Amino acid sequence: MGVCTTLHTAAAAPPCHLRGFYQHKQQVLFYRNTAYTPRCGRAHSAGLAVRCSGAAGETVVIGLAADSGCGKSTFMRRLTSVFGGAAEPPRGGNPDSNTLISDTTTVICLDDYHSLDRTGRKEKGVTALDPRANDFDLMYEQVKAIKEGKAVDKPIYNHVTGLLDPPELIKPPKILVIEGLHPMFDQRVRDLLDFSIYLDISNEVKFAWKIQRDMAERGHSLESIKASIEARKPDFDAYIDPQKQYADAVIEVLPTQLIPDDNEGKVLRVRLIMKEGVKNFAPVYLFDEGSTISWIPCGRKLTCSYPGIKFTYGPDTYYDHEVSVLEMDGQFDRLDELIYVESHLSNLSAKFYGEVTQQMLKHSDFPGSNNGTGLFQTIVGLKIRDLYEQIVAEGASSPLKATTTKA
Ligand SMILES: Nc1ncnc2c1ncn2[C@@H]1O[C@H](COP(=O)(O)OP(=O)(O)OP(=O)(O)O)[C@@H](O)[C@H]1O
Ligand SMILES: O=C(CO)[C@H](O)[C@H](O)COP(=O)(O)O
Repeated sequence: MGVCTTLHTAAAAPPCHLRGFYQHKQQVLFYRNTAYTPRCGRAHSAGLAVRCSGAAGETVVIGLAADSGCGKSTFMRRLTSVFGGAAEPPRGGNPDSNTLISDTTTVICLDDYHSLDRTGRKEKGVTALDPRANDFDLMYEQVKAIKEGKAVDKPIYNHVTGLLDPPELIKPPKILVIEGLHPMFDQRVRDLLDFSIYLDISNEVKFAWKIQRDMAERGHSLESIKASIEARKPDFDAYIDPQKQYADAVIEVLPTQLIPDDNEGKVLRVRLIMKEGVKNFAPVYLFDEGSTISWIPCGRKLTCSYPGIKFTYGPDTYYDHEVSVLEMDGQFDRLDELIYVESHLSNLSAKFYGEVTQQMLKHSDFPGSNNGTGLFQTIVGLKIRDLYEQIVAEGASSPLKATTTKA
């Protein structure tokens, strides 16, 4: 474990429209043996700093991209549960904060980097998906600073009011997850990611989920949901969807192929697309690594009602990358029987036999727990834990490489 003792001095703070919000924080904090003076916005990263490459002081950064309402929060709940702790908003902070903190992870929502508030977007005629409505320079600088072990004052986008609220202090966690619309859009931010995931929800399924949430739970009309999806689609296609080519793992959610012409959208075909050759990430496989497999597990050991369950596995290419794809079509009747499926999967990075099943049972009330969305989100959670542990082990076994950097 490396210890970094060099003093970090922040440069003179530039004039800042947010200065008033910072005055109550004008104190010197000591964080990871680094003296740090909070100041306006980007001034945090100015000055001399010591960066401890590969040492335990470095935050592992994970990117999770998806459109709104596509299961990011659910995935985050599964991920933090794998690390054992419950995630909560920052204590005593803004009640409308989008951040979730647990012992190991801090999840920040990239909506906080909207540079235009709701009125601003309306006036300029741009959606939140448009890069012009987002501050990628600040996103890059702050994610970089956190990765280097420095705290930042991150803005907050308030989804209740549609306004930009005063910022909140984010201290470097062991694992930082940046989730939202654009974690892989800007190459500088992308290069900071140790692992990236894209939740690729097909239009039909997205529509069904939106109806379920926004109509049943939020009282929106069918027409307004349709209109909102249609209005976002051009920018979604232009700026969000292309990010999936950069993801190390993609969870693709499609209508089932087990029911001819299904238009209910309840039974799902889910594909876990895993890039080959990613450092610290060994794709999961079914039966035999690299083979092409089709498996219907229903029968004596797995109860299946109509339309049944079908798994497929095999090598493929995805945006010119070699990938392994594990697919599950259908849904489980009895989650406790999932152990039968789990016992046929390898490279799961579980700590003990049955851990996937245990996690799935623990969160059986989360959306997608009876199908491939919950199963593959859980597996990716285990893979992220494993990746994190490998990075920490690398840091612990290699000599401390301290480099003085102009941040
Ligand atoms: N795997 C799933 N199976 C079925 N429905 C799901 C699944 N995941 C999410 N949903 C539906 O989508 C809704 C949104 O899920 P969630 O809050 O996790 O998404 P989100 O991407 O974080 O949304 P937002 O960005 O709008 O906050 C849920 O309330 C649920 O109705
Ligand atoms: O795509 C979104 C990401 O969650 C939101 O629509 C975006 O953040 C704008 O927020 P709001 O709809 O509250 O104005």
